[in-house]
Formats: sequence, structure tokens, C-alpha cells
Amino acid sequence: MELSLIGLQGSGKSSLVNVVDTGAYSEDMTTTVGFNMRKVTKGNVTIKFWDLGGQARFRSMWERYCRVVSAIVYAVDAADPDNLSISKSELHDLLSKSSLSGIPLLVLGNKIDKRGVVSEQALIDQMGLKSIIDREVCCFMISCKNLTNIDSVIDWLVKHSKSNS
Ligand SMILES: Nc1nc2c(ncn2[C@@H]2O[C@H](COP(=O)(O)OP(=O)(O)OP(=O)(O)O)[C@@H](O)[C@H]2O)c(=O)[nH]1
Ligand SMILES: [Mg+2]
Repeated sequence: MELSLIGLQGSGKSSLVNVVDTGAYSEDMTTTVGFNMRKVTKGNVTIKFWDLGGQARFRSMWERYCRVVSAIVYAVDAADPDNLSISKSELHDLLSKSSLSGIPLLVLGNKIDKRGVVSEQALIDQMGLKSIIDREVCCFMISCKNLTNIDSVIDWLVKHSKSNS
């Protein structure tokens, strides 16, 4: 299956691929320029991750990398409330593209190991997730650093690879 990883810069997309692949968190990640592709095998499922750059100059290419995927994973820095409104508008812009209609969405509130994290309910509210009604939407609060809920993420991905490929 193919997946795309979207979200603002610094939300933890590359950290997530790393943790899902190797089970280990590394502090010294560098910002993704353009995109990276990484294939990860979990059990008998091979997942091709399109890990996209989150900086503003790369956001216009998100849609192109989402067209063929079985699911879109959208990472949010849950410890940075100031970023939620821009994160919300970028998400809703992306989902408004007709080429992406119906593709399941997994929203991840990352960095819950930090202080000042928003609650899952607040994240759902502030990201406007309840208004997304044209597809399946799921939300988990995670920490790549402490490996919190990474197993739930992997279960969700594996489940969606079976039903969609
Ligand atoms: N405390 C904490 N820091 C994290 C966590 N996940 C990622 N980070 C840190 O957040 C920073 C950005 O992580 P990246 O994985 O590079 O973020 P990205 O979304 O790939 O960013 P771009 O490639 O620029 O779009 C890095 O310094 C990570 O170490 C987490 O769960 N907890
Ligand atoms: Mg990155």
C-alpha cells in the first residue's frame, strides 16, 4: 500500500516514519526538502511512505502525492497550539481537492510527551475534524519520542492496507 504523510514543518512526519520502521526515536532529524520515499514492512504488509516536506514552499505538491494513496496521515504538533489554525486550514484546503475525495484520513496529534499539549477533544475541535464527512477520519494522540500509541498507528495502517489494496 502507499501512504502519504502530510502536516506542517516540525510536526514529526519524518520522525514517525523512522519510529514505525526502526522502533527507535532520533532527536537529530533535519527538515525534509521536497519529499522522501521509504518502504517499511510490517508483518506481511509493505507500506510505501511518501514523507513530504511541510514547509510552506512544498505544500502545493501535497495533493500530487496524495492522489494514489490508500490513506492520508496528517501530523499535527499537539504541543504548539499556535500552529493549529494554519494546520487546520492547510488540511481542509487539501481535502477540498476532488482528486482526493473518499481517501481515509488519520490525524495524529504528536509530541504528547511535551508540556502544554492540547487534549484529543480540543484537537478534534480546533482541526475541524467533525466537519469532514466525505471519508473515514480517525485521530490518535501520539509521541514519537516516547513511542506512545505508535502500535495503534501501525494497526490502523495495516488494517487499511488490507481493505484497500
Ligand atoms: N518532544 C518531541 N519531539 C518530537 C516528537 N516527534 C518529533 N519531534 C521533534 O520535532 C522536530 C521535527 O521533527 P521532524 O520529524 O523532522 O518533523 P517533520 O514533520 O518531518 O518536518 P518537515 O520535514 O520540516 O516537514 C525534530 O526536532 C524532532 O526531534 C515527539 O514525539 N516529541
Ligand atoms: Mg520531514
